Amino acid sequence: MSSATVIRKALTIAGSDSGGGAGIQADLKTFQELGVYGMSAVTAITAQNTLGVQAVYPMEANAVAEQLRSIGDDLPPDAVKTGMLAHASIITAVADQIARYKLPQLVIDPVMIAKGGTSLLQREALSALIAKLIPLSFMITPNIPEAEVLTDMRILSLNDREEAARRLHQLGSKNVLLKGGHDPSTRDLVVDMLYDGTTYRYWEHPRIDTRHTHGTGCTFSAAITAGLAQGMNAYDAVDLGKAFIHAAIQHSLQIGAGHGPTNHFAYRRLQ
Ligand SMILES: Nc1ncnc2c1ncn2[C@@H]1O[C@H](COP(=O)(O)OP(=O)(O)O)[C@@H](O)[C@H]1O
Ligand SMILES: Cc1ncc(COP(=O)(O)OP(=O)(O)O)c(N)n1
Repeated sequence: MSSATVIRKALTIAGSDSGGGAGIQADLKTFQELGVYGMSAVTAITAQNTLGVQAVYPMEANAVAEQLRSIGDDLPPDAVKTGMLAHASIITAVADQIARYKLPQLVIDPVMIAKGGTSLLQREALSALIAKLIPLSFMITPNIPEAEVLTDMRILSLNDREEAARRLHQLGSKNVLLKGGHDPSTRDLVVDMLYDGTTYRYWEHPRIDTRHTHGTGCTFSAAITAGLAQGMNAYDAVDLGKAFIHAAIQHSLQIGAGHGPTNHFAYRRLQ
């Protein structure tokens, strides 16, 4: 690598998954695979494996703020993503530091519940997410259940999705990426939608028949963040994210006795 090579840096603000399939572990693996230098601020420690979440230990808000100050003072990122934020106090600390350091290209993956049903965000924290963090974001990437909670509406059709995307855009996120993994109405397809306040764009892929989908949301939003760190626009970053997550699900790893993780090596090996 020549001394003139520009190193792009991405930051994940998220929880630790001891099993390595989701959370900061998934994010850092994805950044690395996409050629971006990865950094992290840990919001919670989870004891977790492919069978579920066994325990959750949120960090103190000040510990999260200190990690962000260390990064902001010395290693300004080119893009930032949030995952599990656990508590309102952590959300407030994250929003304060993002504003203080003017951290760019914020992608919010509004993680609420793990696949096994464990809550990763206190219900009382929703208002802080909506009032303090979403207005700072470049993109928000909810799945359908998360979008329903944030917009207080049921999403049963593609028309509902467009209405939900408009409501999420009104909350202050410049781009809304509504993921379709949980939508039974599209049957053999997964349909994701990006809304930028003007245009709706869709990605349709065959639904892969697998139960090894642990960490899909984290991995997808991390790949989008890596694309933004490299200077891509929203559409191109989502396009990269779709290629990365599709390969990762198609070649998902059958490790552990439950829902195995996606394959973070797959995209680069297929290039
Ligand atoms: N079975 C599947 N086959 C192909 N793509 C999928 C499948 N499940 C999820 N995806 C894709 O993975 C990404 C994450 O989707 P989703 O499951 O909706 O989010 P989350 O993991 O946050 O619940 C989306 O791009 C979605 O289209
Ligand atoms: C520490 C941690 N953060 C986020 C999640 C949720 O990740 P997600 O990508 O939505 O995957 P599943 O939980 O749905 O498998 C998590 N489990 N742990």
